[in-house]
Amino acid sequence: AEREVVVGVYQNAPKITADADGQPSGILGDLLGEIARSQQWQLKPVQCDWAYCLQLLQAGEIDLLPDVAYTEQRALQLDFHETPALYSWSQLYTAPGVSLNSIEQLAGKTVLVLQDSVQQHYLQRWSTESGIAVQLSTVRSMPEAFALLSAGQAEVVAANHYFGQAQRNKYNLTQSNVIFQPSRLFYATKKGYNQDLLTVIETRLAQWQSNASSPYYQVLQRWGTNTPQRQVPQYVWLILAMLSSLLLLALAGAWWLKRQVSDKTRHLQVSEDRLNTILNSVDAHIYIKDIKGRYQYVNRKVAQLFGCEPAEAVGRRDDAFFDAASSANIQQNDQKVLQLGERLVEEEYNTSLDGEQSHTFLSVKLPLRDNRGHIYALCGISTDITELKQHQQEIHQLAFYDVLTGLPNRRMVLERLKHAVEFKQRQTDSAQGALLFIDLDHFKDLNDSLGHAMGDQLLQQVAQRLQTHLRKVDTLARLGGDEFVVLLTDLHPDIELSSQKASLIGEKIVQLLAEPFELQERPYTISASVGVAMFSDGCNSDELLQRADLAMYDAKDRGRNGVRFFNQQMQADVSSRADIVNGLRLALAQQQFVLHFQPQLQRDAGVVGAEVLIRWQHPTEGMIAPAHFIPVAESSGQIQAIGRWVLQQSCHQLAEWARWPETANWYLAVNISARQLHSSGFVAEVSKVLQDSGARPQCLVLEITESQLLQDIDSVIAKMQQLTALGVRFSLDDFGTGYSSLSYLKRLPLRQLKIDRSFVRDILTDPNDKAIIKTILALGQSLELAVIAEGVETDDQYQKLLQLGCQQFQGYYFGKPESLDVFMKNCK
Ligand SMILES: Nc1nc2c(ncn2[C@@H]2O[C@H](COP(=O)(O)O[C@H]3[C@@H](O)[C@H](n4cnc5c(=O)[nH]c(N)nc54)O[C@@H]3COP(=O)(O)O)[C@@H](O)[C@H]2O)c(=O)[nH]1
Repeated sequence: AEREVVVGVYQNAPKITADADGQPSGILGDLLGEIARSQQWQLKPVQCDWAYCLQLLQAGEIDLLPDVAYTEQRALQLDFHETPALYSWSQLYTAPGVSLNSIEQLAGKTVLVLQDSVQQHYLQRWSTESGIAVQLSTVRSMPEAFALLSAGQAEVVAANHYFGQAQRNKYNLTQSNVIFQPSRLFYATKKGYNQDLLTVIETRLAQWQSNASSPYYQVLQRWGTNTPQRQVPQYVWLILAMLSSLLLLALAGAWWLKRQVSDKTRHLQVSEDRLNTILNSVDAHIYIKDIKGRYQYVNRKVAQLFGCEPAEAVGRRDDAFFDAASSANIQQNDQKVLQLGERLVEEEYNTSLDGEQSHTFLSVKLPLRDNRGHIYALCGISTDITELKQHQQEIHQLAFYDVLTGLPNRRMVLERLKHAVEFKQRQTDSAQGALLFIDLDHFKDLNDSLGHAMGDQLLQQVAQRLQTHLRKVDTLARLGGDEFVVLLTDLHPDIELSSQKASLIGEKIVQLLAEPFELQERPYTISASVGVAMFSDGCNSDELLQRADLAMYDAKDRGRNGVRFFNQQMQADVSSRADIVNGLRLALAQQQFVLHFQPQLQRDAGVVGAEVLIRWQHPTEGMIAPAHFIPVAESSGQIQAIGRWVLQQSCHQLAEWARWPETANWYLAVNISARQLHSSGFVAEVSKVLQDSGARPQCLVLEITESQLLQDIDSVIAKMQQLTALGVRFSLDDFGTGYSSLSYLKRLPLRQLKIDRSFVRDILTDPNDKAIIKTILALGQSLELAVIAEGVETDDQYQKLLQLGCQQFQGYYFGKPESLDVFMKNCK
């Protein structure tokens, strides 16, 4: 496409003028025309006088202005090429009758100068420095100046000698001997603009001036000037002649300098080779690009990347090597460096032209400036950080994602939760958030039965199913094991509405996970418990997670396969539980436990034994009933040590009673917890306690509950059989309240069934309870088991039980659990 070049044209023949069509003419105009033809530029002339032309150039309204003498002051605002287009000087011309032999004779004279011209600036400075007052009168064009001079309006004109020569003849003026300010004339552009024009002009001038038959000399000839130095006045030649005598000296100096230059050149070559060796052996991509983005230098590493020789890359742009998006991005970065003139450090992701290779580079780019401070190129050093990025990505993946499911892991979701909670605390009216804690029910059973590989498969399927049904904005994460969480952050700001939504999502999750999965090509059904905690004031992310966890446990406690919201009671329960766990640690060591004894009676025989019931004599809370701490001791595992202590104390008491005839046959019923019963060392422990205490095994009754028999029944039966073989007896507590299965009842080596006190309580009023008691009594008879009724509080209850055939009793009616002393006293 043609390049349109807006050129300022003013009247200053023979250097610059406009032809009949308004096109630039004169030496510099024609020369520009020649260059424009060779470059396919379309010149668009703007007619202006010199001062206005200069203003238009500085304002950027014209691209190029010919015939501009280089001064340092102008170089602040304009750009010039290097090779002068013409050499010139200034001269003073006088009106007829005015004689001027030296510059000092300007004192008191009116001198016409072109506004903003080099002559004006020179004479102003000279006047100031010499202290000789000169009246400078500015004009906007040189023809105007000469017209005024010839009209007698001024005495002297200061003009460029090219123009002055022509005007002198026209107006019959005198050319003075005063010449000053040799100058070099250029085409100029606004600073920082149209550098491409200057580059072309420079190239052409340099080429043409070294060739005598070039358009340059043809133009000079056309305008009556063979060389830029022609038409020098006679005395200049004289001066030159004088100077020529110095030429010999200069030649000698030049010869010496040439030797210096050739030495330096040799050294430079050595340095350049050394530099190239270094640049080609470093592991970085090093390159220089000109302001048009063309590579001027590439080291071997860049050439390898481009798949060519270094020299082949020179002159080509990035779009020759990279795809469109990459080269556009590179160009954008390059432009920042070239326009702002600042160092830039950026990561660049570049894809090769064929799209097959992509690399990430850390690129450092800096502008290169010439000695006048103009940016002419940029230098880039790019390090390939592709592998580093991949490693970073892998590390990030490992650090923030779960390997099995690919979901965000605990760390990531906790970070997101933290940000979400903090954001909500800052923006209280923003969207509400909720955390859903999901735990698969009985997942351990799957692992135990089908193995861990199947367990992993199920977890992957769970993750996938939840992921597909949740919205993109929700974060699903795996905390570990079979625990997942869902973070909801864009719920309705209204707490009621957002809670409803969270509840719906929780229910949906429960339903989704209740649908069968496929494991080993068979359907596998599982359920999940979900706990929900809503974002609330002052609750941080850790607390929120804890709340959702508690709510999930509550869902489990309430039968699993459901959703529960956190409430404050859950928190209170947890705190109190923590207090109990801590207190129990000390209680044993500090002997804070005491045993109470509640009598058990045989019809017609009176007291035949007692149930041993533990109490916690707390130093500050007073006497604490077992219902408060036994369940906690069970879940924390502390029950094993406590149970052992109760067993030891009970056996010592039995051994003590054995010494006296009236108590020698009394037995003690000791409550055994599930953990104790299921522990592998239980049989050995009981045997050892019996042995150590010397108690008779026949006087020890171990009370177990139906619920303890649900799990691992065969192993429990084996233990009971071993202890029965020693003489120990077993009583089945709370009978009738659990899932009594007659089939296993037959297999258990039991001696006694204990009717739960809930049936005894309403025996007089509820016919169902009475029927149940009758059934239990009949069952005991047929299985040859003793039956004891507990919770007997009144004589009426006692009479009723007697009437139904019950033989053994326990309850407040006969005596409450009391300390040993009180118990013994009551029994007398
Ligand atoms: N593993 C262990 N568990 C123990 C031990 N000591 C007690 N416990 C368990 O605590 C439960 C509660 O015991 P406690 O508060 O002592 O209550 C017992 C009696 O006080 C109460 N009882 C007895 N007669 C009556 C009555 O007429 N009315 C009435 N309202 N309550 C009465 O029943 C509890 C005894 O029940 P049980 O054990 O089922 O016979 C207790 O149930 C034990 O499980 C221990 O050392 N280890």
